[in-house]
Amino acid sequence: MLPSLSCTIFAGLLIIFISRLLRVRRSSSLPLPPGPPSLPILGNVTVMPSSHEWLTYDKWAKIHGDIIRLNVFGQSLIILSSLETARNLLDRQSAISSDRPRFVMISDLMGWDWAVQFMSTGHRFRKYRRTVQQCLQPQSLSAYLPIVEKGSRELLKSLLEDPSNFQAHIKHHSGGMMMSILYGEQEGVLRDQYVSKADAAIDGLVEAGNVGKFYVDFLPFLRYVPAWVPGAGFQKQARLWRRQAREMIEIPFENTKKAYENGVATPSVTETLIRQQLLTTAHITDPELIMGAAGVLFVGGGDTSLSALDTFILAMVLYPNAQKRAQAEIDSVVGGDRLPEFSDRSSLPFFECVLSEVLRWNPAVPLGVPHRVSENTDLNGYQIPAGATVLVNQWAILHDEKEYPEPFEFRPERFMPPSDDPMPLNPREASFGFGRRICPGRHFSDSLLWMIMVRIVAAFELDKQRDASGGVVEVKGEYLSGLVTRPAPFACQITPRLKLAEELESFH
Ligand code: HEM
Repeated sequence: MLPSLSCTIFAGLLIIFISRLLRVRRSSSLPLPPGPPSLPILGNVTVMPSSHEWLTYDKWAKIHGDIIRLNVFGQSLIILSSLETARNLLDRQSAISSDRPRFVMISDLMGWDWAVQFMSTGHRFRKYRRTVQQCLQPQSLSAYLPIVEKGSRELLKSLLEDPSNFQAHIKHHSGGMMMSILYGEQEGVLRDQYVSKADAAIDGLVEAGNVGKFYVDFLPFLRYVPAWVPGAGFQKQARLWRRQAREMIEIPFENTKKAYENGVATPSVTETLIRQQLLTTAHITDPELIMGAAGVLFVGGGDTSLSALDTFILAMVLYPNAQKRAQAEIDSVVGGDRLPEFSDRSSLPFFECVLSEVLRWNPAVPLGVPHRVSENTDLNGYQIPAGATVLVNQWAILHDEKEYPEPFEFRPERFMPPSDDPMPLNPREASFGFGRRICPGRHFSDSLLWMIMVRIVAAFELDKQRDASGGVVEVKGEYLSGLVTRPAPFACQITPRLKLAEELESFH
């Protein structure tokens, strides 16, 4: 790092360290949670994992317990690794544990302050969260299901025509479905343009979301350092990402607004919100709220759904017996010559277990989204200081061998235990977060994922790829690191199951 920025950082660190030390000492007689040994001023910064953090946090939890504290430049980072501690703090004390830490890079510098995921609690948060929830309530969801139904067919058609690029097709079509739900039916070119703008913005978000990547998140005063100061390249980067994020939410909003004014808008989230705002006045009163709500739904739902869908394909390839059993169930109920419909869902209990196991085996958001505690509080005999950031190691909860024997194996039948055995924890209890910030898209996601997954496995055989000499291309099952994780690219052979292929051929 260059000298001028280093001096600023050092001076700032010292002030923060001393003030935090005084504050923590004064706050409670209970001990702080245990954790790995830490250095003065830097705390645990030097041992913080730079990728796949949930694995390291799980190892530390096995040594220090299910509540651990890390010291990051004097700031408390609390990791909860059991459902009980997560519920005790984030559900039962939700009034003081539902805030978000300040995402300086993302919200202040990159301008994502319209995104409810990153908003601090308060009046604005409640207004945005209410709007987002309204878009995802059961009455609204029924309007989206036909889009999911049609989009899943389009995806199957692409898989039939070009199976080797399956990950790209899943990304393209799940993004396209979300765009149609948010902005209405679009011409293919326009929809692709929206998706690629969103991809650019989300790439920036994912990079900035890497905890530890930008010091400005721990040392907020750095946001005042001008871009020309040596070492302050993050300012220039933030400006580029800010422009991309604005394009992602503004362009489709403006087009939908124009379509609405011309009387040609098709039903969508944005069209509904515009209509609601125009009920009482002649002008759209709060365009930022509409843009923010639609943007947040794309960002919240896009990568997470993609992750679960890729995990599903990976599981089907690595566990052919689970795949065969799912296909046998679908064939016996649906008949093998049409695609499953939502109305078949209650007759496919094994497939329900497949979906649950996908959510458990490799959860899309392994560490949840960080919460912030706004007041000093106690948790199971430990002091949790005001201002602490809290992460729930959802991955660890979903890999607890007491609850899920052989947790690394994909075993859907664990959710169909013999009648006198207890049912293991439903993974939905741990994978969608907690308290007032619990994922508002969880019910929609359940329908979306079910429809796409059940149709893929009904229509195709998913196997390991064979190379030119007939040898099997092994699949390692590795995962990429990030706030939202997903399988690293892998090869898969996708071949149509006979009768359904004919139905897909005739779909336009
Ligand atoms: C496999 C699918 C999904 C998973 C695993 C997932 C998981 C999560 C998690 C862990 C959180 C953070 C909760 C917390 O802070 O405690 C969250 C928040 C959120 N999710 Fe989801 N999600 C999924 C799908 C969706 C979908 C489809 C949508 C919308 C269409 C959505 C919209 C949101 C929003 C808006 C938030 C922010 C809530 C807030 O900060 O108040 N999610 N999700």
